[in-house]
Amino acid sequence: MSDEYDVIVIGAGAVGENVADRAVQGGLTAVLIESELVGGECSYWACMPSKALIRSGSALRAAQRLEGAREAVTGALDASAVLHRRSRIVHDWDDSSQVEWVDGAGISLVRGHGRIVGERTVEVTDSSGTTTTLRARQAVVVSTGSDPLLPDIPGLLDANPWTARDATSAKVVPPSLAIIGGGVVAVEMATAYASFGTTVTVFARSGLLSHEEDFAGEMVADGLRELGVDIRSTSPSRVERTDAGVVLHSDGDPVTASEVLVATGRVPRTTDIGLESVGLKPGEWIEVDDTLRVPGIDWLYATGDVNHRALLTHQGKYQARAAGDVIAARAKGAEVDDAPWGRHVATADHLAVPQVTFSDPEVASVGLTSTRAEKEGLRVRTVDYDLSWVAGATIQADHYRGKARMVVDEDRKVIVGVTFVGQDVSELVQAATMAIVGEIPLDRLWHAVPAYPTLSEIWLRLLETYGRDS
Ligand SMILES: Cc1cc2nc3c(=O)[nH]c(=O)nc-3n(C[C@H](O)[C@H](O)[C@H](O)COP(=O)(O)OP(=O)(O)OC[C@H]3O[C@@H](n4cnc5c(N)ncnc54)[C@H](O)[C@@H]3O)c2cc1C
Ligand SMILES: NC(=O)c1ccc[n+]([C@@H]2O[C@H](COP(=O)([O-])OP(=O)(O)OC[C@H]3O[C@@H](n4cnc5c(N)ncnc54)[C@H](O)[C@@H]3O)[C@@H](O)[C@H]2O)c1
Repeated sequence: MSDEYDVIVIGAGAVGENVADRAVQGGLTAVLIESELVGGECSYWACMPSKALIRSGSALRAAQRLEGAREAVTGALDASAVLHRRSRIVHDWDDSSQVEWVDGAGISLVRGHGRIVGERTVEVTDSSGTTTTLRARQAVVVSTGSDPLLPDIPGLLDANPWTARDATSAKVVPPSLAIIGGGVVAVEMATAYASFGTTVTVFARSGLLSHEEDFAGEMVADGLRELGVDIRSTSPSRVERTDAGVVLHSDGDPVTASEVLVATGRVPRTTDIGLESVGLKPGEWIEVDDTLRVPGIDWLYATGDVNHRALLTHQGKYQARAAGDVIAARAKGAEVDDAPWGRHVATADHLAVPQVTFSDPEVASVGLTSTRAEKEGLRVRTVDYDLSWVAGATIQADHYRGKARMVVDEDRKVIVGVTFVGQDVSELVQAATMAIVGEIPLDRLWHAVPAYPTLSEIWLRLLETYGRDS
């Protein structure tokens, strides 16, 4: 194997794979360096297994919400069958199918830990300790992802806490689970484990889903309480593992649980990748421009979680497409299209990041919340509508509960943010993303007629509530 490539990508998660693929499609050679499983966190310990753990419970509850179907589903969820389905979906943590894809895409793969040792140079150390030095003619791309943040709570580390990896790869369901955190991981894992019959307590000192519109966290909290989850607006001050389980002390009664899951955010995987050799600080997120290039180092790029622009697989893959393409364009001396919304920039990271939280109810949002839009100085009008009033919702579930909010930039008469909360709203968000990215004028949106009776009729109701010039 040659030790010189056009592009070296450190980290073969979903994002790194896409950078390498675009570079190869642009006529360059590329090598991926991977220390664990090709496919990364999302495939094996994050998006895919977490959604598999949640989905069976959501499907069961959806059936229970329909007269007629409810009578047919009288049993409880079979947790071990759900775990089995999860393991099948993650290919039993075997990455051979992804390696096959890498081969087929014409990308080289080197297994081991990659570390930058100088300009365009990366050293790879494999599991036997053997070191190989690789050189990049064009670019080195860091796509090493993120690790869970472990807060400095006395006793926590000694209590052997679960991280998201343990929660998504568990082989047995614990009788009780305490969760520290109120973000997406906490909410989704509380939903999954409560569906299995686990007694779940969530310590969410700033409420749930605080990055979303306020009503989202409130409705999700109601949904979790209906599943039996105890939600506490505090953080544990001390944790200890005893014979009875893990005991979490806070300003309320102590909570004893079989396991404690830490879901308090992420830190960059940059402590041991040689950042100091190029004047960057190890352990920090890597700052990049909109072409995903590190300012001041013309051969170094960072994509995905590690640049902290949006910690989501789809957004990281979007960055990867721009980065792979711009590296190829710069290599050929071709024109770089780096104006906002150009081919070689990740403009949407600032304005239109969609996210779905697979709780019950689901939360699907994109763009700015009303608070964020106001903070950014936009003159906005907020339009709310009760999703249960839409005919499609009446069909979807008996006693449907949901809410939608549209945030309109009054100066441009375009939508800058949308949030949907309710059962099965996840698929609604792409239309909202298109409206924001396309800057579709509200006047034109009136001509995008939603089919009747679907949940999408919410679009018409939001427009009617906003009003139309007569
Ligand atoms: C529980 C959970 C659920 C999630 N669910 C969703 C979801 O539903 N939808 C969504 O969009 N996002 C979700 N996310 C976020 C998503 O997982 C991340 O945004 C995504 O995995 C980031 O991709 P990445 O390629 O940047 O990093 P990673 O997937 O972490 O990949 C980085 C790769 O680099 C490798 N690596 C690291 N350092 C080195 C090194 N020095 N040398 C060689 N290899 C190295 C790692 O082994 C890894 O394979 C979830 C996250 C969690 C924790
Ligand atoms: N469906 C999805 O798209 C999905 C699913 C899971 C994760 N993710 C991504 O993964 C990333 C990580 O998720 P996350 O939930 O770990 O982080 P997060 O940053 O979304 O949430 C962390 C939460 O923990 C709380 N917290 C922090 N310290 C605490 C403490 N000591 N006590 C109590 N609460 C504390 C914070 O207030 C915050 O609510 C997110 O950026 C998310 O976008 C996405």
